[in-house]
Amino acid sequence: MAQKEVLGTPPEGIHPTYPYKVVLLGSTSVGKSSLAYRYVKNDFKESLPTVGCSFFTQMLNMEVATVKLEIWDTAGQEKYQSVCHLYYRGAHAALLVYDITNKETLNRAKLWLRDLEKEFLPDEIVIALVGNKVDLAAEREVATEEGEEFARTRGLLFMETSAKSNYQVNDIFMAIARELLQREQEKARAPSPHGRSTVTLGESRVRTGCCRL
Ligand SMILES: Nc1nc2c(ncn2[C@@H]2O[C@H](COP(=O)(O)OP(=O)(O)OP(=O)(O)O)[C@@H](O)[C@H]2O)c(=O)[nH]1
Repeated sequence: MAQKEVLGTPPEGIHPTYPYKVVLLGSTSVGKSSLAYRYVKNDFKESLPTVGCSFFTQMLNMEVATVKLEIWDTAGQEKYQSVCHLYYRGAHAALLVYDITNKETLNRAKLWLRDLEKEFLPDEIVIALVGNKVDLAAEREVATEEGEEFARTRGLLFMETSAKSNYQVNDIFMAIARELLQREQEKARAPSPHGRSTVTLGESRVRTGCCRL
């Protein structure tokens, strides 16, 4: 899992650990739990129903630091959403997951993005759009280019994945970890409250949600 990073060399003997809260958001059955399970346990189960929220931890030994990803998996069912919006408070990164065989789930991911944009300023959170179930190519309803283009216009990381066939699952979490570390380094170099961000969520916004955890 560990990969060499080229983010600069920390002072000798210092290898900090950065804990980051990562939330999985998306409609029911898009494969949020399966992605977390594949990533953390390197396994796939046909049935992993989520009731409320669950939680996984994964450590990543990068060259300049250890990254501890605390992965929060929220149930996509509408009935849980009034509760689960609490779970993305204080998040450092979010995976907006849709199912490439179900166009409606991409529309729903766009609504989650709108919620995140109300809750976070652009440089406060790393957001990745994730099109899951690419192993079901024959049933595809969302073209790769459509997800890619939406992500590009909104400044999101983008990847298509398959939890089932283990396609790009490590890669998307690694891309998030790298982006989080890079921002950490940028903050250290330029300690302005809103330093340069490589992810742009749109125009500058005032956070309208209530207090953060
Ligand atoms: N073919 C295929 N099926 C998948 C993939 N990922 C998940 N599934 C299946 O899709 C269904 C839903 O997966 P879950 O991981 O439970 O989805 P979820 O988004 O966590 O669902 P909720 O907990 O209801 O929000 C299950 O039957 C999984 O086996 C994938 O990459 N490919």
